[in-house]
Amino acid sequence: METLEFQAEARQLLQLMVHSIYSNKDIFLRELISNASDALDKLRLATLQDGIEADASDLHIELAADKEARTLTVRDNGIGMTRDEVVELIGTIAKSGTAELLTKLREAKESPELIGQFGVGFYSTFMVAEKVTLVTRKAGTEGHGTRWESTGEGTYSIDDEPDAPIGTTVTVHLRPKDEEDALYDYTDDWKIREIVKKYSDFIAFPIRMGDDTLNSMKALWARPRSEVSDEEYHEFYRHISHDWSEPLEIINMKAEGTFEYEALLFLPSRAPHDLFQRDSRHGLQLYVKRVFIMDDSRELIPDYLRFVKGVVDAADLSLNISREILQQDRHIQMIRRRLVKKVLSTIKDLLAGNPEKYATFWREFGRAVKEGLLNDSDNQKAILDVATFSSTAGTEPTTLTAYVERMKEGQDEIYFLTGENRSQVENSPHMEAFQQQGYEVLILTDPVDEIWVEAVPDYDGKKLQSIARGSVDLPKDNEEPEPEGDFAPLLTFLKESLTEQIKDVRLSHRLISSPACLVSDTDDITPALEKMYRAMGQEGPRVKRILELNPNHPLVSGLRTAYEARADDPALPETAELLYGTALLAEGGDLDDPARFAKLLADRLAKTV
Ligand SMILES: Nc1ncnc2c1ncn2[C@@H]1O[C@H](COP(=O)(O)OP(=O)(O)OP(=O)(O)O)[C@@H](O)[C@H]1O
Repeated sequence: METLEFQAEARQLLQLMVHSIYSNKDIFLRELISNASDALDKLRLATLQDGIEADASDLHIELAADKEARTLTVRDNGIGMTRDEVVELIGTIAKSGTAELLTKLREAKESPELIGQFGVGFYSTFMVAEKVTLVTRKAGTEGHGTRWESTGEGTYSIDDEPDAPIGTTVTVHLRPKDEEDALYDYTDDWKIREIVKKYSDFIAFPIRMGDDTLNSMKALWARPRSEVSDEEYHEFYRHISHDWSEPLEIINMKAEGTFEYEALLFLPSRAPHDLFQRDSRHGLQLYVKRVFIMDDSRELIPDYLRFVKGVVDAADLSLNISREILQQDRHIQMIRRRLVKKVLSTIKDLLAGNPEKYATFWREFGRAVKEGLLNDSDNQKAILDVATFSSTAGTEPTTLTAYVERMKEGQDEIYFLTGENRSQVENSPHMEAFQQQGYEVLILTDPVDEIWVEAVPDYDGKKLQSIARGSVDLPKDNEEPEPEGDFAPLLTFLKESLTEQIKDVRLSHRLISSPACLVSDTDDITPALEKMYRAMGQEGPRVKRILELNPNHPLVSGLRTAYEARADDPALPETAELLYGTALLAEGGDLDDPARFAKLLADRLAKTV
């Protein structure tokens, strides 16, 4: 026998379980049944696909309570685990982001939503157990099985078990019952039935106790929606998503005819912590005629809808279908197209009929959905239809349709400005003339916004136009632009003086109160995008922008006079630098050499006091 230590993170999680931070302890049984069900799915699949020799004729889960010994046993004749697997799967927590979540959990104390994100799974038994024994033997292997035992206090023992049958038996040595602490008598027949009925009724394998089968085994997606309670849907959602919170929306689909399938999809109400991590688990469960085929099937749903959970049960696929074949399968591609359309139309319905739910959805997942604008050109319009954006028109986000309706007479472009946050964008000098003349500007502050705006030319025939790019001609701008002539020498001087920083200098139509701003040339990439590329390791040439001047600002007109009077004054290039730096700061940009800027400014201020 060997005694081993739990990995540090596992130990912390166990601590939380032993000291029972969660009030609903009944769920430990659900977790054990869920694991058993997964193990049965895996065994069936192994015999189908890998030709593993094992008896899959009576796959089931058995519950047995012993009142004398105060134990509850959950046994499955599923795939089982090797000794190494036990050490790896039960002794550690492999999931990414766990450490971070644990910290949050400890800070938040009682927070079922956070625990739900974990999938605490097997460890939840320690909420009710003094000791847990797990005996397992892997299907298709020779030799003995493995016996694992722990009180959940830092270490576990592991040993060979010669007589273990194929599958896994978990024996929970129960703590004394303490109903005040919601610790019930889990050897009680009635209590066990209640928990199974409540949480595990849809499990596809029989859950037996003595001669009785406790669950109905009805595949939820195959039942008419009117016959399924919300509670049942929610349990099923928990089973497949490991998310504790209730789903935001449930989507049923059924296609009949040449290619039949049923789907049950869920829009979660909260983004998982790893929504933007590359290695996050996602995809739908694939069944073929009620037989579980695989988890996390990414072929069924595009990445930008990776938060969608659910099941697809296709009638006409081979049970042997592999991931490689899935990728090319025409039927799968067709299902995927339909699922995408259905999800987008569901979001559209929320937008129209349930603004509150929509707002939750968009807050949690909008950033992911917008990725679709880049790589799902077929649905670009549909995505734009359901997207909402912050805008200068008010505090509530707006759809593009509503924006277009509000467009002023003569306006034929949709104006937007990207940036890091609302106040930075709102206060950017680029906004001035638009604000003053009452043109609405969309405020785009998600990183993905910088990218998709490059890929989407227009909406409803209206061009999407960054107000920090190219030259602007505001429609009602009938004021004569300042005659460039008077400023020409100054513009030439500034262009030469700031040649390292900018590609051109011109007079501006967009400034009211600021002296200057920086704009990108029509076909150049924006600084934010340039920064992103660099962060991804793609070094490119520095893209210079255009400095636009407000001819009505005293600094600019004063500079003109000064330049006319004393073109050789060494203070002039410094003023030029300060002017450029100020424009950069005003839009929230980063100075190349902040120390130099600060010194120039301080010297200049010193002369004024
Ligand atoms: N009855 C079982 N038979 C075979 N393997 C099991 C069994 N129970 C657990 N395991 C293995 O141990 C792993 C860890 O189980 P645990 O319940 O802690 O997490 P999980 O099931 O992966 O995640 P979640 O709890 O979120 O479903 C499982 O993924 C599975 O590989």
